[in-house]
Amino acid sequence: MQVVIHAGAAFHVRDEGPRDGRVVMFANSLGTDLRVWDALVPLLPAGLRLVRFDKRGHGLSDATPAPYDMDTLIGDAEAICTALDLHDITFVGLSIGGMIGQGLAARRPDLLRALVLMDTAAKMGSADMWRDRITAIRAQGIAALAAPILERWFTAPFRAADPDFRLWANMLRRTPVEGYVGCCAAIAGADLSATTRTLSLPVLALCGAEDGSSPPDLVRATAALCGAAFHLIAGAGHLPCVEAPAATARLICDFLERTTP
Ligand SMILES: O=C(O)CC1=CCC(=O)O1
Repeated sequence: MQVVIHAGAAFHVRDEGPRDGRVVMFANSLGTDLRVWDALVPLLPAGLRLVRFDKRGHGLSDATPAPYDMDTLIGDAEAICTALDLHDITFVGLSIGGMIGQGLAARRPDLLRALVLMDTAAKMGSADMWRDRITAIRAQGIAALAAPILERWFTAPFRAADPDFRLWANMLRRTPVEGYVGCCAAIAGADLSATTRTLSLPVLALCGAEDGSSPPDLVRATAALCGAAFHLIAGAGHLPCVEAPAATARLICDFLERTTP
């Protein structure tokens, strides 16, 4: 466990693997923390430096008062790169983590070698939809609204039969409200289309075939914007790294190989 302090906030970071290994950095989604990558990480090749972090308001990182904006979340990721002296990064971003990745790639092209966009888009949902969600969460709490969110996160068989489902539901319900609505506000205000279409680094876009939050057509459209290869992952919803880690890892391993100089 490692801590990075940036602009008065403490960020929980996990930095594993050899310091001189190729850097792969992961950014998690709304309502999840860095454990969302637990099943995927052991399936990646040995010798990588694997950096994960809890974004603002999630996991063990500080939940500063909402609202947040996307520039702030991108700045947090950039500060972690600086603190750990990371370069030549392959950034893997899930959902809002993928928005952070798109923003970081545009802001600091010198830092990133390649980008994996997982179940994400340049713009996700409408500002009204996110504002309604913020109002509902503030009024009723996350637990009261968790069921439809979990239906979009996971396929029906996983929700019905996988014992891990209960733990992921707990993770969502225990997300600090400030962190959750803070990130909803950041998504509401973000449209990265103008900068994502200018990206020139290699990009891989992946999407769970049954993603109800960022449906395949939305992810495919962002992939087209930045010339990314697009792959559907069968048997997965919004979190393919949880539901289909082997298939997800295979696609990422192949991309890592193809982006090795
Ligand atoms: O909660 C959801 O609907 C899923 C989601 C949207 C943005 C994100 O990071 O997760």
